[in-house]
Amino acid sequence: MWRRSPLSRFSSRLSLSSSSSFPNPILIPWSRELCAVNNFSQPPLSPQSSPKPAISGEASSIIAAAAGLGHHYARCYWELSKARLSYESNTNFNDKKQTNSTNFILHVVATSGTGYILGTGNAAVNLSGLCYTCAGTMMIAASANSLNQIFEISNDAKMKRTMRRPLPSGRISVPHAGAWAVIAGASGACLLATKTNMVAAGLGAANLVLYAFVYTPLKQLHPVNTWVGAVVGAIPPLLGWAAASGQISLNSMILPAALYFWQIPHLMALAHLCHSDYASGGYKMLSLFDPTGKRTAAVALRNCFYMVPLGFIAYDWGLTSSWFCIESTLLTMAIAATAFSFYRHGTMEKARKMFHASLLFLPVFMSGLLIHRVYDDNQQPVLEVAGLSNSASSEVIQTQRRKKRAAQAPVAYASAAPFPFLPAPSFYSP
Ligand SMILES: CC(C)=CCC/C(C)=C/CC/C(C)=C/COP(=O)(O)OP(=O)(O)O
Repeated sequence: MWRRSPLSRFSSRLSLSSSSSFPNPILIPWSRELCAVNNFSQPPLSPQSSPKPAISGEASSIIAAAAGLGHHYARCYWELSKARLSYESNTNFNDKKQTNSTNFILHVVATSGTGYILGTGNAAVNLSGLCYTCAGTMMIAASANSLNQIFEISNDAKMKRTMRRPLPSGRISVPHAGAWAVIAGASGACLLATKTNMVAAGLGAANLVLYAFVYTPLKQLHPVNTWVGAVVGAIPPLLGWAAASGQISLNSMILPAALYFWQIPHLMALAHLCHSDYASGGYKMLSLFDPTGKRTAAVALRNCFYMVPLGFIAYDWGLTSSWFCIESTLLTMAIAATAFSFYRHGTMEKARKMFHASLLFLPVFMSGLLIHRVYDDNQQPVLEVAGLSNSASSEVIQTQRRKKRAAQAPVAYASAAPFPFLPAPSFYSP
């Protein structure tokens, strides 16, 4: 078996098809990469197909081969971008393997889009701005993920979860993957710089560097990598906010903070479920130094609790209505319960439950933020006349809330004390 590029195979197929109507695919030198192309373009080569005039047979071969090539590389780019993040682990039942996956890049884009909408403040969401932000984030994240896979070929080849990725399986060459990463990253950064602003583009570029050049090597050096990875995952909503408002304010930190804390139980569960795989890959995850899972679960549980105040902060800082406090508190208590159960029992089953809870947590949390975000149509003209920016609007709401609360009798706080997420009752009429 020797390796040739799909393009050379493409040309060899052309020469074969011009000499014979039914080239025998076995004569073509295959590599794994080429097999993928051939599988896709097999039908036109089948000896069962009816004989056609030479010229049309040639044309259909060219089209089929080009389509096969396009499909093959589109799939490689898709996988290099980590469009799907999957883990495989033993279930407790009959030692069967179970594969779970999540649409990773869509998750990154969703967090950035949510950040954009929140950063829009009181103004109507600029749909083209939102699309540019999502597209730019997606391209930079695709580039970061491709670079991560280029740097981890030998590690990925040793792990069941990752050995079928395009680089370790030999479906794409390193220079080709590198070119894809450079083009995707540069296009994404240019898109953000030209269509949104330099703050967003700078955050995207800095995050790419943090992920590919700091987090990726750190995975093989020290368990602290998980915390650095959590920072990487927290940046996209900040990028989205900056793309919408042109700045980073304290308010813009709420969703990134949630993402940071959320990633710890998410990544801890993944590291525990795949600990033997991570060990074979040569990665230094906390779970490898914690066979009982107690420390891993404790870290996850602690970070779930850190998320509890976020709903109240979002309300207090004028980002959402008080409903979000209730939802966010219930949600964080639910994920904390799965972390506590993992802490108590330390089983794979409980770790998997925590992982699934973490998958559910984020979309529900972000939907809650969007549904209950404070959006006051009447306030907009006032803000515009006053020359205030969109992100300044939530600061105005926050100041108004503080003034209102300061005018309330102390008893109002006492009555609300057991339920800090509920707004304090008012004892005066304006
Ligand atoms: C805008 C921009 C640059 C966004 C980047 C978003 C991004 C790539 C977040 C990654 C978060 C993270 C630590 C994932 C795990 O990677 P891993 O390397 O541990 O996963 P693996 O084991 O599956 O390779």
